[in-house]
Amino acid sequence: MSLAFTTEKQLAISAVRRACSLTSSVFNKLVKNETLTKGDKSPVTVGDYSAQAVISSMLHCAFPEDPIVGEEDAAELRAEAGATLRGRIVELANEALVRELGQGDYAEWGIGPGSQQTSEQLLDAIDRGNYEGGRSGRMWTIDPIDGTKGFLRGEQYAVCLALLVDAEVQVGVLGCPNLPVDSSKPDGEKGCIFVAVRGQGAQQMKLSGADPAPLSMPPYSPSAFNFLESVEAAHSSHSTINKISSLMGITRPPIRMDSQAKYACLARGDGGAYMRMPTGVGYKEKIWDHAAGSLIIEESGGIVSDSKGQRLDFGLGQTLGENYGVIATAKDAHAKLLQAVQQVLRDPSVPSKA
Ligand SMILES: Nc1ncnc2c1ncn2[C@@H]1O[C@H](COP(=O)(O)OS(=O)(=O)O)[C@@H](OP(=O)(O)O)[C@H]1O
Ligand SMILES: [Mg+2]
Ligand SMILES: [Mg+2]
Ligand SMILES: [Mg+2]
Repeated sequence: MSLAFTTEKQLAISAVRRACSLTSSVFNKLVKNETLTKGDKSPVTVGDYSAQAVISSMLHCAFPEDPIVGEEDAAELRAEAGATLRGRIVELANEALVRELGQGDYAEWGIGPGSQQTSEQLLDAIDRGNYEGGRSGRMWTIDPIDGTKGFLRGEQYAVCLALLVDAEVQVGVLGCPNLPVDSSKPDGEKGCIFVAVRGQGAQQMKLSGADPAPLSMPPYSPSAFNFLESVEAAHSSHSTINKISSLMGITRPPIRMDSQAKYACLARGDGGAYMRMPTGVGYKEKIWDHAAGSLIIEESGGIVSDSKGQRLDFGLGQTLGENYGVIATAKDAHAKLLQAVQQVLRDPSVPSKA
């Protein structure tokens, strides 16, 4: 039986939308115009902290008992040296919180005119993301800016929020402010939100919430098949993925894109598979980098697994533990892809673990 999660879904969309307006304004004010002076903290840090503050304070108003596993914590901001950074974050977070209520927004979530928070309240909101995670109960996970490198380049990044219940992702929302609404019009309107609720399907809508449309992955088509992979070779082995591609006889080049926007693109049929292969440097994947995206894939008719074919385990804490490598693709392509992945990983020179 699937639960409705109506309020959770609406709140998650509303929080991600406010965080997206914040990160876009950080980019426009601080990155594009290079107004940050030398010695300032990087704009991505300002964006990360303030976006987590906004999402976390909205979650707290609506569901005060729910713990949060967030990527960021406020320790550095509380220190004396963090004063300038703190000031910027408080200003940006409050700007996003006090914006007029739109469709699907509720003042009870601590938003709209008059919802300013003090510096202390916002630091506490960031630190409420300190929950260590685990197997049982409800918890939210936030990646306020996923694909930090992409954000700085003005390319793809995602604001990511998911609700887990007993280690299963139940609600997932990705905000992708730089992603074209229609992939066949790369220079057209940009800014999308992707939403999934387990058992209820997945949808894409514009950042404004307009034009919601169901997502459904197209079936496997060998001639159209290609991979979506990280831009950063340090995050996922390009050479391993290249070997898998050759073995499968894939002729189309991979699409390199930062962040969980890759999952969103796959869900709407832009690309054949999400691929992430270990680089052998001892890194364990974080739950906030995969929770929302994996549900969006599953609810669009796809399968997500690690490189051994196991489901991703969100119940082990902040990391995915022994899930090394991630592959996501349409149901009818998964077995074929997994076979190729395992064949390549049998080569002792290819890293199969972090
Ligand atoms: N060594 C290593 N291996 C695997 N993954 C790592 C590694 N280091 C970082 N990260 C995480 O990668 C997140 C960025 O997502 P992607 O790798 O998909 O995109 S990209 O490489 O930035 O293009 C990135 O998320 P953000 O920090 O939110 O940007 C990291 O959590
Ligand atoms: Mg991330
Ligand atoms: Mg991040
Ligand atoms: Mg990071």
